[in-house]
Amino acid sequence: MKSSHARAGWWPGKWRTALMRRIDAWPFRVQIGWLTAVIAGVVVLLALGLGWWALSLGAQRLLAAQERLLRPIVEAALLTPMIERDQATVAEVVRELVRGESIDRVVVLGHDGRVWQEVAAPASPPLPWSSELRIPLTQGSLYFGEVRVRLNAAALADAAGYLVASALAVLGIGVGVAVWLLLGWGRHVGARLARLEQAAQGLARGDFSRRAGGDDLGCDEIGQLGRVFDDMAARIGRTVDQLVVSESRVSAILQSIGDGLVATDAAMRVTYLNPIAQALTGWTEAEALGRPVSEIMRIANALTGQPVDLPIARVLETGHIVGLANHTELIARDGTRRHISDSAAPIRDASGALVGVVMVFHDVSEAYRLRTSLEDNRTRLALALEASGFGLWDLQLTDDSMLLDKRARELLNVDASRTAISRGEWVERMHPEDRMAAQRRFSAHLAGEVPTYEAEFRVADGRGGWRWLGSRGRVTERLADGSPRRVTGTLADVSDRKAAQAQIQYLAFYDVLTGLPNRRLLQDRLHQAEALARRVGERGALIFIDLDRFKNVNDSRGHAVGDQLLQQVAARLGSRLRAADTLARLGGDEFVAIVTELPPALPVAGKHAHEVGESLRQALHAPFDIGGVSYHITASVGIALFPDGNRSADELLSSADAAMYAAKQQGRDRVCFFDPAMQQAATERLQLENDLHDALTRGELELYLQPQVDAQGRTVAAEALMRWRHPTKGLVNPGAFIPLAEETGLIVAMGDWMLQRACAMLRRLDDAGLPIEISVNVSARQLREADFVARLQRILGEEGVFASRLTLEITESMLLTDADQVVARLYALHRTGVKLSIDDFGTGYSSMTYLKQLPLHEIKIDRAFVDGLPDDANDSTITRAILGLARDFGLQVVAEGVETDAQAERLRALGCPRMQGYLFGRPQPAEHYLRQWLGH
Ligand SMILES: Nc1nc2c(ncn2[C@@H]2O[C@H](COP(=O)(O)O[C@H]3[C@@H](O)[C@H](n4cnc5c(=O)[nH]c(N)nc54)O[C@@H]3COP(=O)(O)O)[C@@H](O)[C@H]2O)c(=O)[nH]1
Repeated sequence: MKSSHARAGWWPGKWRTALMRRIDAWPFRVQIGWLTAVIAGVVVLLALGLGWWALSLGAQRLLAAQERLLRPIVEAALLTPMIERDQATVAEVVRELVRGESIDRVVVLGHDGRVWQEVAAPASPPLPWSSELRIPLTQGSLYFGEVRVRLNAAALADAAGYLVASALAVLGIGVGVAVWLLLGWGRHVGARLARLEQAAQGLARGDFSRRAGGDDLGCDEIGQLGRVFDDMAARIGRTVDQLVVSESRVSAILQSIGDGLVATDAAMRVTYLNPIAQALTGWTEAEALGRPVSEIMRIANALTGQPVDLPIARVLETGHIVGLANHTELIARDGTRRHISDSAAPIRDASGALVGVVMVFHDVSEAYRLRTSLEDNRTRLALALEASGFGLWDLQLTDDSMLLDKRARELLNVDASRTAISRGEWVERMHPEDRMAAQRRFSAHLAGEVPTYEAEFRVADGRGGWRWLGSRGRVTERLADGSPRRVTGTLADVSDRKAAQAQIQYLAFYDVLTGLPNRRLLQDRLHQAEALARRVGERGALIFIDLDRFKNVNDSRGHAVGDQLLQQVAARLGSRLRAADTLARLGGDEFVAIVTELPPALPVAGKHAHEVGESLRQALHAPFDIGGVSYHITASVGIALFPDGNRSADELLSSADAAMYAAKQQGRDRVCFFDPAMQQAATERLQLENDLHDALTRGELELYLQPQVDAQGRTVAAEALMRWRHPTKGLVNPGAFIPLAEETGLIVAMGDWMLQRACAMLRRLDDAGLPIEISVNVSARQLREADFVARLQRILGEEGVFASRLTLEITESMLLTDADQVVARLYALHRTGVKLSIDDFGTGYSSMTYLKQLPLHEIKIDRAFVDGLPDDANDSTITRAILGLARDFGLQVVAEGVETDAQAERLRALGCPRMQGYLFGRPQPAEHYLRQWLGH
């Protein structure tokens, strides 16, 4: 401002003095008046000065002209008198000279310097312009004296006087007119300037409607200034209006924005605090205004809790925008801490000078919490990723570069110093056999056909082998047109899983014991072989091999021996087949061979198939050596040829099975071909199995009893026997379904049913006062049930029956498998109070041993020994021996299968205390005997 004022003043720079400044302060009219007076004075003085100078110059020239004129005259007039020393003439001449107006005085000096004559003009006033003319009077070299004449310019002075007087008169009139004009102009200018000033003052006071009235101020500079001023005022008015609108808008924004806003001046004192800032700091704007901002905005590092400086000081220092550091907390007036984020920016005036700082911030506590939690999660994820052994890859499709993390580099066997490989190298590293599939899956994902890229492939493990890697990925970035730009994914070593899968697959399709294909694989191969034979017009044979009495080996020698036998059998059978044929183990002692490429003619194909079947059968004839013990085994072989009409693979298998069954029925160790009758029988067996599943739930099982009598023929006990009243077949004997029930496990539920019904019958007998005991057959499968004893006790308890009234019949063969477990279970049963009976005694292997070891109550002499009585001496001897043995061990004895009086008589004679057989009563429905015993 100072400089602009200086430029506008009259007295620039150093010449400006206090007086000048004072003059500057005078009103324009006064300045004009003074200016006019000074100019007029200067003009008059200059005019006078010039006139005086002109007169002086004229006077000098006049005097010089007089001297030139006078000198010869004086010489001529006075030289002679002087030579003649004629003083009178000299005096006369001198007087004549003085008589002239322009000579004030004449002095004549003799040659000795004495004054001869001196005459002065009377009372002549000294004039400003005069000169003394000295004229020597000489003739040749002779000096006669000197004349001194004092000249003046009186004539000129008079003329000059008139001239000055008239000039002054003209000048005075001119100056007066000029002063009058100047003052008038000054008033005119002053009035217009006053209007300008008033308008400017109005403007300064904020009256933006004030105008100088430029059009009325004329066309000169003041008029132009007025118009410029009016334009400017109008523009300022508009600008101010806009500013007001803008300010109110800004104010509204600042009041309503979600961010806190603090403004300070250059001294870092608060000049503004918006409502959010008030809420966040706890200060009202009125309280905060003028205070140091550091008092209002206290911030600290969230991690250390230590106070930190506001960025405002740095903004003032640098003039740049400064962001808040991360982890910044705002400490409100009441001590509440909130995470804030944002920045401080400089405020500048129109000239660009820094006049303050505005700091905008917002509460990011929630975002901070989320970010912290996100970082935690990311850390956890990284840890989990590390723990999981997953590697990460990130593929930029724009340049096909693939970033790899440390684990991914390890898995791909990439040098640790490299962080990225190309996509081509990634593919190159895959096993050649896996590349195409992996690439296809990748392309499918990029094309959007599958949501995720998933592939498994092998890569070199760096030790000469291959490791299986599983990779999953997904497009994580797309270009504007939606095409994939980036794919991110994981890598994992799935070698173990692959090995496990291979193992599972092996287990799924191969028999673990023999290494042969299992039923599933057999079916698949059979399906293929059948289809192929059909296509090429050949025949094939399905050969079913079932070992005869293998169960006996298993039961008598244990599973370990049985397993070894099966392995050797598998090896022998395999050795008799071609590589193109398949040998499978269905389970247990069942093997199946698929023989292919047989001639199309049925008889010829049959002959070939029979030869193979025979070869297989005979392969087993040589004894097997297991642990130094020789074992002999035979096999029943069934053959079905294919293709056979539309018979499926399953049907072919059941055909071969039926043929094998026929071989069994024909005496075992033989080869049989399938025929439809066999198939019928096999189908029926299958149907029976299905029906048996429903027998219990449909209430088709029935309790039959067969009495046991003492030596006097009195019924003392009865054997409970199961019957199945089949809906279409009628009554089915146990021999037809018990083995099936044992195979399928249904015997467990059926056995429980039998025990429950037998106990219920005992209850009724008790209620009727009939002391008849009941024995129930228990199968090996039932006995192996871990909770069998508990279940039996529960049934006894539910029916309220004394355990001692119940006898459980077990077979010798049960004792040969899992003997320890069975013995323990029998003791547990014994402890419940039930009695234990050995069925079919004498047909087993180690009768003597268990008679000593087991808590037995009774033995039943097998029907096979009773059959031959009374004539067969061996049977008599055996029966007598068994009876003697039982007596020695204190065991009850029941002879079963007694059909004739002779048998009964003989048994009585041998001392058999109890008998059972058709002679005393066939198995009948329990109700039949109950009625009989009750005498109804
Ligand atoms: N686990 C279970 N097994 C049971 C159950 N019910 C029966 N069975 C088993 O079935 C086998 C056959 O029983 P069944 O056809 O009832 O034959 C019994 C009698 O009918 C038959 N018998 C009896 N007396 C004579 C006779 O004078 N001559 C002759 N030919 N047969 C006769 O013997 C069978 C009873 O024998 P046993 O059990 O050895 O005392 C049967 O052997 C049981 O194994 C059951 O509920 N559970």
